[in-house]
Amino acid sequence: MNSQGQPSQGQHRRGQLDGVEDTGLAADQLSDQERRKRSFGLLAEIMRPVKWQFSSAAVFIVIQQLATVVGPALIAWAIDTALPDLIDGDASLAILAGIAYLATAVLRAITTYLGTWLTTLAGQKVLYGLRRRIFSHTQRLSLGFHERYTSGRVISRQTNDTESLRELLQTGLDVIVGAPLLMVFTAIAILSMDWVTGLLMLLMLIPGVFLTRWFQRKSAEAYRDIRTHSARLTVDFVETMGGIRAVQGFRRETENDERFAAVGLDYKNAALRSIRIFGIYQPSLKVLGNLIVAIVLVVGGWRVLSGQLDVGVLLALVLYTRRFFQPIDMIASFYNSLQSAVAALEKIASLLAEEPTIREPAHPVALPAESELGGVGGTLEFHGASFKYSATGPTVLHPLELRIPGGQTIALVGQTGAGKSTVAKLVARFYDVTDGQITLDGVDLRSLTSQSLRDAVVMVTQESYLFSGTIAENIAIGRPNATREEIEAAARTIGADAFIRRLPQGYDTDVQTRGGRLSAGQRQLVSFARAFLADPRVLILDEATSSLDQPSERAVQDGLTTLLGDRTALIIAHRLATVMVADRVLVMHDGRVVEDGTPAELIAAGGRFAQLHRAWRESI
Ligand SMILES: Nc1ncnc2c1ncn2[C@@H]1O[C@H](COP(=O)(O)OP(=O)(O)OP(=O)(O)O)[C@@H](O)[C@H]1O
Repeated sequence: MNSQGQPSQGQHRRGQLDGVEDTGLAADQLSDQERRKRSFGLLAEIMRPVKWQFSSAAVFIVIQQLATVVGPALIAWAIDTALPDLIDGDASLAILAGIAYLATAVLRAITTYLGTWLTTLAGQKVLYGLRRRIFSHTQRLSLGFHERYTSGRVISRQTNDTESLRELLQTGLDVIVGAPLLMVFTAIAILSMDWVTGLLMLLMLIPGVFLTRWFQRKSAEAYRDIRTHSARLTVDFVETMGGIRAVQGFRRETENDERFAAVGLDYKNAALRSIRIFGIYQPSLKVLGNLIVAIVLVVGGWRVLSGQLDVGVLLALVLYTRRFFQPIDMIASFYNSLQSAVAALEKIASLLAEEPTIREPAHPVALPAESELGGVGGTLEFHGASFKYSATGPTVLHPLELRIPGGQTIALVGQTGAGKSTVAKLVARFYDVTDGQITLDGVDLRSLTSQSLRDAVVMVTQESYLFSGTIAENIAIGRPNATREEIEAAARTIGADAFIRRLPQGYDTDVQTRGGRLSAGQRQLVSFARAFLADPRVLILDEATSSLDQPSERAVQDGLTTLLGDRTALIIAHRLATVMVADRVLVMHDGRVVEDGTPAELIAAGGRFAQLHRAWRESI
């Protein structure tokens, strides 16, 4: 949950139920009924492209069950009709019975194969589409979403939840269509052969129903616990490993081990509980099934002796009775898979219902060409721009009036929490201002397409993130259609070329391999080259706080000066050297710009910046 948003009552309740699902998503404000409706809407939508495969599979399943039910009836006929003929020397009916029995077995095999193959094919197709949709939707969601919804949860959606759906899609049709049909066909067969046995069996169904209801209730609770604890395991694991530096840096391994052991134990206990419930249910159902077989055998045997029933029919009845109870077991176990699939579907649907808060403009406006602006683009203007992270949260940026002419280098300074990163995120449009507006070369940022905004404004973050791939590919992210010469030229200009060439495969070194592991300074230079290649009008730079050794520091500083060139730059500055190359310093305090001027002016004025400057100088 967003640190500042207050969860609603409903969210609190659900959060406790699902353990880790208190996501604070806008979509979570719905009632249970609305959420269920939305989930089934999603199910219908993802099934639409494969409805023919599923319908054909259903037809095959119906044929398969019919062929299954015919088996015992054929045996009864063979014993009661064909066998006496055979004893009399006429084998034709016995042969016919054999062929018919074989034919139904083959038909069963073929329809089982086709049904399974079609459902698997359709299920995998649906999952493939859904996985892609979750991925592409999640990466398009605005930064605000990602700051709330942890990566562990996103991974859970992609793994645990799609896996639950796989079970539903792959076995669902068999159980939902196949199992009840088999029961109905079997009941019809029994009743039409001998209504006394049919009645007995239906009577025995009553304790079976009670037993199954008990099992469903108990196992639903156990399964919900299993799901909650398994999601907790994933979230705990992902977050610990994601923050491994902090974990090791602060020696939190033992505490984490203990916490993980506790979460793991909860999971283990929940799993044991569910197995115990199943361990009671399944044998009890078997006993019940066998009891009815025994009763049918005794009652039927007595009726055979009294001439009311043929032997073959009795055998068929015993076979049918045995078979009648099998699907109940299957339906009951499936109920759990269905429950997890429905929960998974709800979570996926709620993620997919989340809309990016940063929307594409309905009527995009193009940025004026730099030539029209006298050659210098990148003028930023704040008109009463203010900002809150959430409707109920505090104002993080108070209405700001500011003009940054194109080409100016601005250093943003101020104590922690003053709002520097927030200003940077607003200019990069990771968030929209709550009030007022920010314009770039006279155009409101909200009127620019995301493509033209990303072309014009580039943010280089502290961690200088490198993606898996080669160094050249990493630089080319700045401009995907850049030629190799342009990539190398950008690295040369920034001063990264020399160290890149010393790497085992030069520009083609994979940054993930041992030889390609880069130092903090080198990573920064690569990200500078990437930004240089992108050649934006406005550059936003969150300067790394970790200090580098002297030669690297110098190389990074030189690279930075080149990168800045004469483009507009907004630097969240942590180093005195950087601040001193800025044309202008903005000092922020509690969400307001409290000082604004050249470094020299501000030092002379003797305010906050002068103090900061003195402290910096003393620390060198
Ligand atoms: N995603 C967020 N949700 C809610 N509040 C936030 C969020 N990010 C920042 N804040 C709050 O906004 C205020 C300004 O934060 P900001 O990150 O802009 O400060 P900063 O000046 O960049 O600090 P630092 O130098 O420590 O990075 C702080 O009070 C912070 O708690």
